[in-house]
Amino acid sequence: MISTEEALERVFDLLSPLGAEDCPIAEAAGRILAAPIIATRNQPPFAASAMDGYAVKSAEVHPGASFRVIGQSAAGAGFTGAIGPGEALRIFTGAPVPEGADRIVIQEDTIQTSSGITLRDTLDEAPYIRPAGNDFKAGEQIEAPARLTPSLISLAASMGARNLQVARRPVVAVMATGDELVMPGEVPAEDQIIASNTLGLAALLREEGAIVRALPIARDNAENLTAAFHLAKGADLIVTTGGASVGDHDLVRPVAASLGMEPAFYKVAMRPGKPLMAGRVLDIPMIGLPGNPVSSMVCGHVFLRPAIRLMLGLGAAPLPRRRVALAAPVGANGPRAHYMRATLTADGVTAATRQDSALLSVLAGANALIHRPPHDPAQPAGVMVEVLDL
Ligand SMILES: Nc1nc2c(c(=O)[nH]1)N[C@H]1C(S)=C(S)[C@@H](COP(=O)(O)OP(=O)(O)OC[C@H]3O[C@@H](n4cnc5c(N)ncnc54)[C@H](O)[C@@H]3O)O[C@H]1N2
Ligand code: MOO
Repeated sequence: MISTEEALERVFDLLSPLGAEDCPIAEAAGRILAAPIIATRNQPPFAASAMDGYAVKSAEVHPGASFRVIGQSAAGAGFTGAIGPGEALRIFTGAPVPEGADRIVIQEDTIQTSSGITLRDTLDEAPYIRPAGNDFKAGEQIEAPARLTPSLISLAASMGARNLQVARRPVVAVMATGDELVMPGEVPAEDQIIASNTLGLAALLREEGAIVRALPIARDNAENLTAAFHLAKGADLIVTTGGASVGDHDLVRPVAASLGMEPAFYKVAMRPGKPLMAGRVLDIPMIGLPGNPVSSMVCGHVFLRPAIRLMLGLGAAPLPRRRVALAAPVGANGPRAHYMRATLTADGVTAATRQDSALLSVLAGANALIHRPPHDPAQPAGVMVEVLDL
């Protein structure tokens, strides 16, 4: 059995970045930026008022000073000309500051008179002018690759971007296997259960930016599994769940082998997820996840998320881990790395009492996985451990 780290490296070796495509900015949220965005203009493009008030010369500002108001500058309707001594310009937030002015007095600090304004006794000190290019200057860049968050979309729009180069989204064919499975919505017979793995994995894959092609449930016979594999043609990645272990009905490996699978590995020293496999089938990278529902989701986090990120051009890296103190002790670990379902609070991280890989209710209540190295001895509360956020 190989280590989780080695298995992830071998998964990375099966994959490559998929390249870029054009995308209108209005549809680019959540996509991965594939080429830098270069600002076509300064923002703001002119010195702009930060408040509603009056533009004046700062040297003339003192309590009780009076100014003639010679016009106004509004956002989208600036003032052409300059202000002279003793003059003020009515100005609004976002409007260009006229030549000759270097301070905005907010309107709350003024009294209107018949010919203009008089300043009150207490004056706000700030100049309230945003210099041209204060936010960014023409030529400044948003670097690629980057996931286009709402804030980055806003910044890109402000920089003048209209069409963006984004990474092509990987198409992932997801296949559940097993005679016991029915689709959600179908009525299971007494010896059947509802297929949950594919929906959970689809949600995880879509969250990372993949396009999911859900294949029909493949039954535990070679004909049916073979047909399901052929339905995956054209996909960038095949993900199977179940049928990975050593039972008489675990046929994913033999069927993949009959289709000429080039194996990358089978079995990983991890818990849950031991019967994990990967390779290339029908010339498509394939990851075969174990059927136990928690095993398939944990492998989804540990292997599929980084795999999708690599294909999106985000590089080959395991999920980020951080060090957090144990809020309660944990027992000694066995020979496989253990990804323990856990709850992270301000007090630290607590492993769930039940770690059976069939317990979706425990996984759903967890917000983190504690990563225990193989043979890690029992640890008391307070010891720092590695945690993956879910
Ligand atoms: N003799 C041994 N038995 C098992 C071993 C072993 O090393 N020797 N490994 C165990 C481990 S660890 C795991 S994990 C499981 C994985 O088995 P499979 O990948 O072959 O999965 P199945 O047998 O098909 O299913 C296991 C379990 O999960 C349920 N399942 C399957 N698919 C779905 C789905 N899409 N949605 C919801 N639930 C699903 C299935 O009904 C079974 O209950 O093998 C152990 N056995
Ligand atoms: O190691 Mo298997 O993946 O749950 O329970």
